[in-house]
Parts: sequence; C-alpha cells; structure tokens
Amino acid sequence: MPRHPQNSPQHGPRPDADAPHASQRPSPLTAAPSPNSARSADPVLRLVELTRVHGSGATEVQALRGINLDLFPGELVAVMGPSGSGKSTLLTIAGGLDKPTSGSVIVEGTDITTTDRKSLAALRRRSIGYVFQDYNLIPALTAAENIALPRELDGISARKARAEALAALEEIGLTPLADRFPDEMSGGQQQRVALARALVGDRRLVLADEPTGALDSETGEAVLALLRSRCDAGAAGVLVTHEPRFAAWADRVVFLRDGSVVDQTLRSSADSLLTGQAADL
Ligand SMILES: Nc1ncnc2c1ncn2[C@@H]1O[C@H](COP(=O)(O)OP(=O)(O)OP(=O)(O)O)[C@@H](O)[C@H]1O
Repeated sequence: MPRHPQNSPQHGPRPDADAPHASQRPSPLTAAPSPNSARSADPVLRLVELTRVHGSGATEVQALRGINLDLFPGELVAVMGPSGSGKSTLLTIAGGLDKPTSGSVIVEGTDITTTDRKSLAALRRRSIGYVFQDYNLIPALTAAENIALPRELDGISARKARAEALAALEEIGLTPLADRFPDEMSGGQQQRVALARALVGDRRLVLADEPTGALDSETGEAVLALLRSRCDAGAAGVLVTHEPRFAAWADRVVFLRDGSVVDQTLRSSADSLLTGQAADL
C-alpha cells in the first residue's frame, strides 16, 4: 500500500477540517526521507548547474538559472512555484524532451544532454516515465495498446507487452477498460492509464507535470497514491504541482522562482503551504 500523507507514520495528516493545528503535527514535507530513499545509493537523476534560455534578443527568457538537484531511489520530490518560474522547463529537460542551454542532466549515470538521439530515445523508453497534464494517449490505440506500445518499441514481444499492460491496468483498477479507446474514458481514467504507461517496465524515473490538473480531488489523490507507491518501491519521482495537498505526498518540496531554486522544504514553507497561506504559489 502506498504511504498516504494522512496515515503514514512519516507524513503528517493533510489539512482536513478535523486535523490538528499545523504546529501540533509533524510536517509531511519536512519529515525524514523515506526508508527507500537510500542516500548512499547513486542518484537516479542529477541536475547540475542547469540553465535554459528560451528565445533570443528582445524576446530572450532565462527560464532556468543554475539548477542543481539530486534525486535518489525512493524519493518523490514536488516542484512548486509561481506560473512562469520554470517548472515545466525543468521537467522537460530532465526527461530529455528539451535540451538545456548549459549544464548536465544525468539519468542513471548517463548524461542525456550529450547522448545521440537514438540512445536518448532508448534510454527514455527504458528509464524515464513521463506523465503529461493532458494525458497524451494515442487516440487510435486502446488503453492496453497505449501502455504496451513503449515496451514493444523497446523490443519486448507483443504478447509479453500486452500481459504487462494488463497487469498494469489491474494494478490501477482499470481492467475492464483495457480495450477502450481514450475518447471512451473519463479524464481521470485516461490519466491513470497515462500513469500506468509511464510506470510499466519498471522505469526508475517518473516525471509528472501536473498530473492531477484536470482531475477531481478524489481521482487526483488516486493518481498520487500510484506515484507514491512506485517511489516507495524504489523509483524516483518528480511531481510538478500547484496544489499543496498533492505536494504533501512528496518527501521534499523544491520551490522555484524566476528559474532558481529559492527554497527546499523549510518547515515554515511547508507548514504555510499546508495551512493554505502561500497565496502566491
Ligand atoms: N518555448 C518557449 N519559448 C519562449 N519562452 C518560453 C518557452 N517555454 C517557456 N518559456 C518561458 O520560460 C519561462 C518558464 O516557463 P515554464 O513553462 O517552464 O514555467 P512554469 O513554472 O511551468 O509555468 P506554469 O506554472 O504557468 O506552467 C516563462 O517565462 C515562459 O514564458
């Protein structure tokens, strides 16, 4: 079972109406790292002095300014910050979907900023699961086919890939939807299928860009529970979110502003987030 911030010994309760006052409970965001986050292990993801400049001349935007971040097995890190602070830019570069202007992105020991396109594509399929806010399922493929596709591209037999996809659907409670097309599913169902696609094949790095954006709160919690559960099983996850209650599932929260990390899980920040006082986030 995933550790829920409400019932985990390491995570304090969410800010429900009947919850104790923030000062009386441990903050989930400042709690000790997860037992799975083996700090002695090599990081799954390393961002080293990452910068990204979009455009040039008068339209130039410095989206990232020297970001450093290590993410270890078992860790789920939430990235928060105001609109335009660089969250999506950070995630797309970490996932190999965009290149930094300078700096390194090291995924399981490989610098993906210097690998050739073919190797990068293979590494992304093998090691990186990416969850988009708008699901990005292929409309012409069923749920099971969407999940199986990256595995088949990776050389797994169609039969094995389908078996894995069905197992993934069972894990997320969507077995009856295996043969449905995306337009025959609700937004929440599509997002869970997208998450299953990101997780299938034991990818060690899961990057999720506001995966709960279009979902009701109950479905959003279910998606977060899945992500948390995969991190508890040893993956490393990055979650971009505007929602403090979803960030409460994370081991650490990184706050971005104007392309720089301005804060990381300070108790005061975490508590004010959980009590809804961070008005500018
Ligand atoms: N392709 C692009 N071309 C030019 N500027 C860009 C591009 N992508 C992002 N930017 C700019 O880079 C900065 C960071 O954008 P980014 O989308 O990473 O922020 P964000 O924190 O994810 O914002 P939001 O919360 O609104 O999604 C912003 O000023 C944005 O306008």
